[in-house]
Amino acid sequence: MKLHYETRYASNPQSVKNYDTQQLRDEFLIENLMQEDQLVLVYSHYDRYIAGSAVPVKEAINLETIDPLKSTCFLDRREIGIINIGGSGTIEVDGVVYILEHKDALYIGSGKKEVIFKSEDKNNPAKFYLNSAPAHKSYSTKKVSKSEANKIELGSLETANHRTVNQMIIGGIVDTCQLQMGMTELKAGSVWNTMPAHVHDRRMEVYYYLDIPQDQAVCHFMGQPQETRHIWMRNDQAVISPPWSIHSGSGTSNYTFIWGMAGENLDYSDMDVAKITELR
Ligand SMILES: O=C(O)C(=O)C[C@H](O)C(=O)CO
Ligand SMILES: [Zn+2]
Repeated sequence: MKLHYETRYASNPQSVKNYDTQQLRDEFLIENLMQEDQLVLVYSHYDRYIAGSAVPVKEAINLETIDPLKSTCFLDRREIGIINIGGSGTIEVDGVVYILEHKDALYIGSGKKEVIFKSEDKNNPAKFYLNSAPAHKSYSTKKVSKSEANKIELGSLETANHRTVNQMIIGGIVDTCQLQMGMTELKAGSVWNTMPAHVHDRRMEVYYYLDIPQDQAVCHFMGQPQETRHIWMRNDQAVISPPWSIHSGSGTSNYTFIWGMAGENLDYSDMDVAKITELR
């Protein structure tokens, strides 16, 4: 099993105004997720959030700790949320096995020692997308299937933003310290996510785009509402959204994305919405 990790430092909005395309991509885009038989982790200094992936094909993958954590086990001071976007797989947490079908989620609280990812069928491997944040308390491990998610219908076909927000790792379903995660699916014919856009200076967020057809792409918008920038994204890529940044996208087809966030509060509805007509 290979382990790849990297660190991303925080940037302030004044500096980001001057970033060219490559620098924006280097700082915020995560392009190397979902590598077979690899644990890929990106440690962001925004709220010390980690986004990553594990795709076990020929062998099982252990959730190994990384040097920046200076901890014996990955979850010594952290909690983690995992959503399987591939075929059926299992996650063994200190000897207890959880089966995750396509689009099921698992929350694991801090203090667990050993987490092992496996696929049921190497010809249709599980693809585990991971998000982790520091945790001050240990909450119970819990599986949440997509059918158990809180579902919120937003937007309309007329404004090309009709979508279902599946809140999965969220208060009321799972107790967490900081982490919130879910999956938003756009209806056929709708291409805009998170429009009207918002910021929440109290939480950072990461979007991971999936179900984008091979020859299509999503233009992800970031930046302060009156100073926006864009990053073109392909399937299986993620993007870090600083707390001061909008996070919204428009695709050349419909698609799905997993959002995950952490920070000052666990209040999903705490958003400062930007008026569409005032975006620049
Ligand atoms: O489509 C949407 O709108 C979302 O999914 C919004 C995210 O959940 C979000 O940005 C939460 O802060
Ligand atoms: Zn948000």
